[in-house]
Amino acid sequence: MNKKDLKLYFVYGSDQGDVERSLEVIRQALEAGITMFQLREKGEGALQGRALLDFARSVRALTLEYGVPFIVNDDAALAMEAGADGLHIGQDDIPPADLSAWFDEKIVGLSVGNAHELAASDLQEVDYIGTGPVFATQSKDDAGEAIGITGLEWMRNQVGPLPMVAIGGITHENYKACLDAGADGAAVISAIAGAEDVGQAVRRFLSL
Ligand SMILES: Cc1ncc(COP(=O)(O)OP(=O)(O)O)c(N)n1
Ligand SMILES: Cc1ncsc1CCOP(=O)(O)O
Ligand SMILES: [Mg+2]
Repeated sequence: MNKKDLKLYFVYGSDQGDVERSLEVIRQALEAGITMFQLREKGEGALQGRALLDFARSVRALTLEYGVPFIVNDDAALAMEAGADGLHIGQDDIPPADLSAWFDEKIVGLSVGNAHELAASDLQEVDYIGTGPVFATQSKDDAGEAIGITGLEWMRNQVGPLPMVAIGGITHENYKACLDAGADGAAVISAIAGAEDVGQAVRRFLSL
């Protein structure tokens, strides 16, 4: 993968199952220039089964239209069925080494937030790491303690040139500090999805 793809990585789901609204949000974010997209279908109202696959395929079509890599969170089978460009997994998800051969040519991202998780991770198997939560977040109940900018800097020193994206509480105010700390970009949910004008929120990140 190209580490430039991590510059502004939008992470989003179907927003309480409202597929039409969600596709519109994703289109606006793509139009404004997000560099990577992750489908993260979690929480109340999450789509299941056929409805989830249809949604993922619609997202696949949209991301192809804009030439932006499409990553599925957690669900390897969904990533394959939707023809995604890759999969993001956490420490409690399927281990990267257990993924099927289909993923050999795909992008595999792993959450690595601290020294303990780093020690437990085989980084040979992954294309990038998602590091955080850098700051407090409302978007993940079990995100754990924020590592701050110093935690991000520490991780950069540990992993050398491996592509690394900052995640958790990233806003327009702290995005630049994450880049300065060595992140190749930021993965963002609420500062984009919760914005009144999604396109403007994306463009503002990209101007920083
Ligand atoms: C880019 C990126 N980084 C980290 C995560 C978090 O993954 P995980 O720890 O598995 O938690 P869930 O997102 O599955 O709740 C991510 N999704 N994306
Ligand atoms: C999925 C995830 N993993 C660590 S923090 C987080 C949530 C990030 O969301 P937000 O950008 O709204 O803080
Ligand atoms: Mg996960």
